[in-house]
Amino acid sequence: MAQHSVFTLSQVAQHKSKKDCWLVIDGRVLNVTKFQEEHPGGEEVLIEWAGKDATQAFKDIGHSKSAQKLLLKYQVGVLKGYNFQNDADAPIEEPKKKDMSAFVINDDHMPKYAALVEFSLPILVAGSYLAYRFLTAGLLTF
Ligand code: HEM
Repeated sequence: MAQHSVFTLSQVAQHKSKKDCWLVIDGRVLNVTKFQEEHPGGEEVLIEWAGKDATQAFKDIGHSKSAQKLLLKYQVGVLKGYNFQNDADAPIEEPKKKDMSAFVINDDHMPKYAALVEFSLPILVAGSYLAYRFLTAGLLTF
């Protein structure tokens, strides 16, 4: 799990200008200074919420899933004392182990020896053919 700095709300409140704009959403401390101009909802709303907990405002808009994922890109830390209630809310940037296991299970359907057979079968066939040609050529000569 990625390590994050822990900030209090009063520390976040020190970053409330256009040139240094932080806010909190779902316990994540976000530095949105560089995102202001890109924000489809305009920079004004971000400045309005700068230095504050904008969770409710963010949710009220009904931001899309991709907007929610975008939050991770701007995360610089977590809010002190915030209780991440479930895994989905936890500040994790890498895929969860549970998600990964789905891929591992799919791999397990193919036994390891099957991969070896799959690899060596063409070599065996080619080798047998060459041996056959070699032996039959020898027989024809004599
Ligand atoms: C880092 C924080 C934020 C990110 C990454 C973000 C991202 C986005 C994105 C991607 C959209 C386009 C629509 C969508 O995909 O949902 C959007 C629209 C919008 N956002 Fe944000 N947003 C953030 C914070 C906020 C905050 C704090 C407010 C405050 C109210 C806000 C207000 C809006 C509004 C008004 C729209 C336009 C909605 C519309 O046109 O229907 N956003 N935002």
